[in-house]
Amino acid sequence: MDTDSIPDFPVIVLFDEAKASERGSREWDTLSKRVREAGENWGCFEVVYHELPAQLRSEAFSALKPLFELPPETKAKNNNPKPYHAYAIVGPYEGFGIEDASNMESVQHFSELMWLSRGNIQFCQTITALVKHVEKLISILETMIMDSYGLVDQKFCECSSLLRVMTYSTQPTGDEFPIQLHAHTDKPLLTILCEDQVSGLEVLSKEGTWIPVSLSSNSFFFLVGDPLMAWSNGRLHAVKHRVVLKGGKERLSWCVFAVPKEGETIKTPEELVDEEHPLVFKEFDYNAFLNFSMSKEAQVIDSALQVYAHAGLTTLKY
Ligand SMILES: O=C(O)CCC(=O)C(=O)O
Ligand SMILES: [Fe+2]
Repeated sequence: MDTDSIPDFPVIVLFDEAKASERGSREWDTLSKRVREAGENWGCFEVVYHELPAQLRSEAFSALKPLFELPPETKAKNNNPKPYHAYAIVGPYEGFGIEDASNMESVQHFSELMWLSRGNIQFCQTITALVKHVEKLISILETMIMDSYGLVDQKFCECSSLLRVMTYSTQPTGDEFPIQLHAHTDKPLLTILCEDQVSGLEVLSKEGTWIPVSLSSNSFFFLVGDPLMAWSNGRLHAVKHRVVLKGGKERLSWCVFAVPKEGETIKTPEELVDEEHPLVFKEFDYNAFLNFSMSKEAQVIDSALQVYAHAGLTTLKY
């Protein structure tokens, strides 16, 4: 396919003008509609967000990089029984998980495991500041989605922020570009992703084309996860994505995942159910779904279909 015919995923700028940040203004409503349409048509978009200072963004990458230099036995201390929360090294992929990453105590606990009792106060301050900004961004996007569906002052569910930081190291050999992270849909509610200059993320369009993503120095990437798709009664699209490195350079990226808290259930609001949109999913406990997605039974099901297998009311899509 020639590059001219590759469709572009949406880019949404928050906020170009002050009026757009005023909830209820015409500009806010226009942006909210764009957020919702991007979520429905693509399940992802690039979001330009100047409120998160460029300096903090680069300080965070500088603070996260040294983690990968630590001895293997230290890295292994980032242990956590919850899926996606622990250190993992699988082929070219290496990643750490920091749970509740806007909370100083939680990040301090992580830093004391990595740097012993000295901890690393600079690291803790940078990471919590970063994740607080990302939580603000998530909250704006959540409010916009709610407003555009007419669900004023509702929330998806109570979430905490899991920060995962990742590197991918395989180099291409000849014309072969090995897949570094296999195609999947995200199991948390939603994801904000950021990369340190080296691109490699690809998203699957509804037409079945893999589209490369390349972020600017003040943009982030929003991805709809399976539970958010289920909450929206299938309106928002849980987009498949993968990582393929083509430039021969190591990639460093982080994701802030909004993870529903223990005991939270995913329930479609009745306003999103009508004759044209019959209910697709029963209400389900988030952790039960997460555990299912890690089970042997789920491993043989395509990632995007696991939520249908777990909570779908019809087998139509599954
Ligand atoms: O590193 C990336 O760009 C993608 C990471 C990702 O998709 C994930 O951790 O779920
Ligand atoms: Fe992902």
